[in-house]
Formats: sequence, structure tokens, C-alpha cells
Amino acid sequence: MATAKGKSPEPESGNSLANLLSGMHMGDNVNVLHTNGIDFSTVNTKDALIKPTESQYDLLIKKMQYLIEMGNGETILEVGAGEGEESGLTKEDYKASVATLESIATTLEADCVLLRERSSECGIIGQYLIRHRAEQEDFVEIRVAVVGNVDAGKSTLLGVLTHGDLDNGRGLARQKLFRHKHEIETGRTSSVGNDILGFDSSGNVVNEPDHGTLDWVKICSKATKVVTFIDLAGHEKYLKTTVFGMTGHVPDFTMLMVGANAGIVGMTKEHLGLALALNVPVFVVVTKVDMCPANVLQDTLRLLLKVLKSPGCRKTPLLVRTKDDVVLSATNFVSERLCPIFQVSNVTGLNLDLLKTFMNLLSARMTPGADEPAEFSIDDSYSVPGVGTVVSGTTLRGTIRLNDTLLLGPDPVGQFIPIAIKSIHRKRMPVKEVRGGQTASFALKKIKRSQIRKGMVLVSPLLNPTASWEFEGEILVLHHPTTISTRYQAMVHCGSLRQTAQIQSMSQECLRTGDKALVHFRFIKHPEYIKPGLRLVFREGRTKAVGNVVRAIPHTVQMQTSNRSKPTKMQRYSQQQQQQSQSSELQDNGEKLENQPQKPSKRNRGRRTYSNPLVSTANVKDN
Ligand SMILES: Nc1nc2c(ncn2[C@@H]2O[C@H](COP(=O)(O)OP(=O)(O)OP(=O)(O)O)[C@@H](O)[C@H]2O)c(=O)[nH]1
Repeated sequence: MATAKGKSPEPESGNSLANLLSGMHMGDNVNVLHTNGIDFSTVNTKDALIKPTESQYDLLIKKMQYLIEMGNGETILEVGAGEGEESGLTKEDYKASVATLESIATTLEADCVLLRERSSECGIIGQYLIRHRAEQEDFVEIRVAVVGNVDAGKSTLLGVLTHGDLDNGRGLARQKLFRHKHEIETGRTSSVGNDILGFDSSGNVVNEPDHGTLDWVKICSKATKVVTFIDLAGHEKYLKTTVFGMTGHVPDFTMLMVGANAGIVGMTKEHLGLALALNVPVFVVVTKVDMCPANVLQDTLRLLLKVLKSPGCRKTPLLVRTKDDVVLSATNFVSERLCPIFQVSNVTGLNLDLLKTFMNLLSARMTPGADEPAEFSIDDSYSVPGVGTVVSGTTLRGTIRLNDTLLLGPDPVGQFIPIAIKSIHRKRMPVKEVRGGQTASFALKKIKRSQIRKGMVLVSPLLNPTASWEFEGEILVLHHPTTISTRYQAMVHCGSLRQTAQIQSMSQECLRTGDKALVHFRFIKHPEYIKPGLRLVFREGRTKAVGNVVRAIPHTVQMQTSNRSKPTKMQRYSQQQQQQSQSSELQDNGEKLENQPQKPSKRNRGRRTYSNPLVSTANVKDN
């Protein structure tokens, strides 16, 4: 028994696929030999499942349990493949092995589904998906950003996938998804929309529209895996929203849509470049193949392959034609180099089954980090009658539970305030907790919606968060018509924060297209929670630079107290301590004080807030 992510059997669908994959760095999750001190080497042979002894059976259960845990609730196994031996089993042995596998899966409350089977000279080999049957409130979440030029068929495909009815070629399917009145009138997406597609433990779609509407709670309670599509606008004038969707909504994958007849036009390359810049793996869906003459389709595919293989992209494109191709591409897709290409029709339904199977097999890229201190990034806020202020976003790590108290910030003066989580919703379903990698909405206590903005975070007090007016980033200029010099301003997108920043200084005098530099930025409106290692996009019109945050320069926290209330002894002490540590830190670094205390905004004047070191952890429940 081998994990599919290790040695893949030779694909039936032609040598080209094998050749494509042979040069790739796939996940090194080969056979599991030792985990938690358990030696699995005796059950790594191809005949381990045929007739295991009692102790081998126990070991097989432990191995499978481990693989399911590692795979966030699922794993793909190869029956008939072993370590360093020819793959393949006789018909009888294969049958016995599958029976053992099914029995182990049942013991672990998982389902076992055949993905593909083939015969080699040495016998039969099969790949099986083992997926844990999730509890009612739990499901694996995959986020797919949907990008592509206007009219590529993005909204239509999502309508067809999530509602199950084909399109008429005149915009029928997309009508189910539009959210704003002007979108219905113009047929153009302008906002970041979310649609979901649920799969059960056997890989069947669980979406069942009732009179055209989908009940998300019903989908989530039946599903073990939910794919959330982040439907982003295709038109250039909504590029800011598209960039925000790609950075702030933390997609695991990007689905780049191309209209077969229109080809690689408009924003297609821009969107592809964005996904590459943010290191999000891309797969391409070519739509409208029903209405496209064969020679035009060939031209579109030829150009697409050329763009993907070009030095700027360095992708390994793979035209997906069979279920075998789907399994191979999905199991190797975490490698950012592979780029599967689907050719579909939303009108005839051609190849939509392959696309659905592919989505069912995608695995999340984020690890839950369930025991780490919680971090949640806010990408939207609402005022819900009867509930109050609600924030939505993504849990980046840790576990957030009902009634936990987290720190919300930074506010306009860079401070964080303790706030309790009143209720939690996942995809509109009330839950008791959320983990890293999951999106959620929280109802918050004692806060107005006007105090919330995109880019704010909710974090565990253990993280001792600080805000930064300034940071350093290592950037690469992808495009600028002339030269960029100090004092140049553009919009920084980093996670869900989006704010204009000015270049204070940089490692070279000026920057042109293709230049790399270390740049010191300063936000122009308010300090932000920004961390080293985050990807960033710096853009203004056609100017675009991408890079990483290298250093966040903590904001000098200035205590805000009301005129009436004097700082307490504890607060004064903490301020002194903080100032002392900051001045010694600055001396150590040979730097001068760069962050002058900011004048409080009108809204904050006279309002008492808590600087970070003073947040009493006594009444703050840790996660
Ligand atoms: N014949 C045919 N028509 C399609 C197909 N997919 C989409 N269409 C039609 O193409 C038109 C544009 O589709 P949309 O889904 O609105 O395109 P979009 O990419 O979402 O456009 P924006 O929201 O503006 O970015 C609609 O009239 C659809 O009915 C297809 O596979 N075949």
C-alpha cells in the first residue's frame, strides 16, 4: 500500500503525461516508514493488504489514521504498489487487498472510493480515495479564486457547477449568482462573490437547489469537503477588487477562465501574473468550446501553452482529457509548477464531470496550526439587525472558540482592544469553533461597525500584537512606464490590508521595470498589522510590483486616555518600560526614531483605548 503522492503509476493516458510529471518536484510524501515512533516498514509492501496478520492489521489501521490526519481528513492510497518493487497484483490478491482497505476505512469511519485502476505486466493497481466522514458541523474547506477576462464565462460556470443546470449561452446560469442590481443589468461581476460546492465522503456533489436557491447550511451539514469559489470581476475597472480577492481571501488555488473563441485577451495575462506573484497554484478552464470553431480553439490552446511555458511563468501545462489525467493532476497539483487545463462547455456540459472530480480531489494548502495562538484576518464587516456588528474573514492559524476574548486592531492610532466572540458562523452555519484555514463570520460584542475596517485582525493576546506605520519590503517591479523614486505612492495589498503607502527610501536611487530592491514604505492613513514573510502587491494603474515583507517596524504606542481619567500607576509604569525598551532597541540598531506619535482621530479623541502591553490578560481567555 503506497500513498499516491509518492510514486505514481505510469499513466495510461499516454507517455506525454509521464514525461511531464517526471521532471517535477512532487510532494515527498512517499511511503510512511516511521511516525510517532511506529515502524510501518512491514506494511509498506504491495501485498501488505492481501492477508494481514492481526498485528499487521492494527499497524495498517494506525498508518491509515496517520495519513488521514496528515491529509486533513483524507488520503489517496495505491493498492498493488509497494516500496522498491514492481507494482501490480493478481486479480484475487487485488480483490482481497481492496476488501481489507474497505474494512480499515469502515473501522476509521471513512469512505473508500475507487479513483482509477489499471493493469501492468505484473497485475492490477488501483488508486483509492479514503475520506473521513465528517461530523455535521465539520468539513474541509478549499478556496478557489475565479479569475479571467470579461465574458470568459466565470459566473456562468459557477452557476452551472453549484446549481447543476446547464446554461443557454445567453446568460441564464449566471443570473443565479448576481448580487447587485447593476450586475444583473450589465451582466458584469463587480464585487467579490462567494459560491459553494459541497462533496460528501464518497465524492458526490451535495448541492440541491430548492426553486433556484441554495441552502448553504444544508450543503455544509451534508458535505465533508466544501469548495468555496471566490468569484472575482473580469473587467479592468474592478482590478482593485480582484487584487483584494486574491490577497485578502487567501485562496488555495486560482481557476483562470479563458473563453475559447476570445483567447488570451484583456486581463487574462494580468490575472495569471497576479496568481504567479502570489504563489497561488493555477489551473485553467477554457470555456465555450461548443461554439468555437476547431481551428480557433487550437490557436487559443497553442497560445495558452506558449504563455504558460514562457520564462515568466515556467509552468508545466497538462491538457486534461480523461479521469486518469484528473487524478494525476489533482494529486500532483500542490506542486506550483503543474498547470492542468480543462476544455469545457457550460451549454452542453462537456468535461464538467472531469472538472468536478478534480475539485473533489483538491487538498487545502493551509495547515490548521490548531494549537498555535489564534490569528484571524478581517476582510469584511456588516451590521446585522438584532445581532450587531459581524466581521468576516479567514482564520490564519490557531483555534477560535465561542466566547473567546481576542484583541481587535489596529485602530487608527495603532492600538488593539479586547473583544469577545458572541457567535461563530461557517458558511452561514452556526458552529462552536473555527481552526486555521477556515473562513468564518463572528458576531462581536460592544463594537460599532464604523470601528472596523478591512485589514484589521483578531488575534490571541498571547501574540502581543503591534501595529506598524512603516515596513521594509523586498520588491520586484513587474511594470512601470518610467522610473519609481522615493516619495512615490501606490496601493499596498498584503493579506486583507489595502492602503496607499509611500516609498521613504530604497536600496537604489530609482527603480525601473525588472528591478529588484529593498524598499522602506510608510502607510499614509493609519498603522497596520503586518508581518515579515507576507506576500505583497504594490500597484497603481498599470504600475505593478510584487514582493515580500521583510521587516515590520513597530509603531510607538502612545497611550490614549480620556481627559478625565488619569493613567493608572500600572499604565505609567508600562509606558516607561515600553519607551525604555524602544529607545534601547533603536540605539542598538543605530536608527533614529521614525514613528512619531500620531494625533488621535476625531473618533478616538477622549475615548479610552488600551495600548497593547496593558491589555489585562487576567480577564482575557486564552485560546
Ligand atoms: N455557448 C456558450 N456560452 C457560454 C458558455 N459559458 C458562458 N457563456 C455565455 O457567455 C456570456 C458571458 O458569461 P459570464 O459568465 O457572464 O462571463 P464572466 O466571465 O462572468 O463575465 P464578468 O462577470 O463580466 O467578468 C453569457 O452570455 C453566457 O451565457 C459556454 O460554455 N458556451
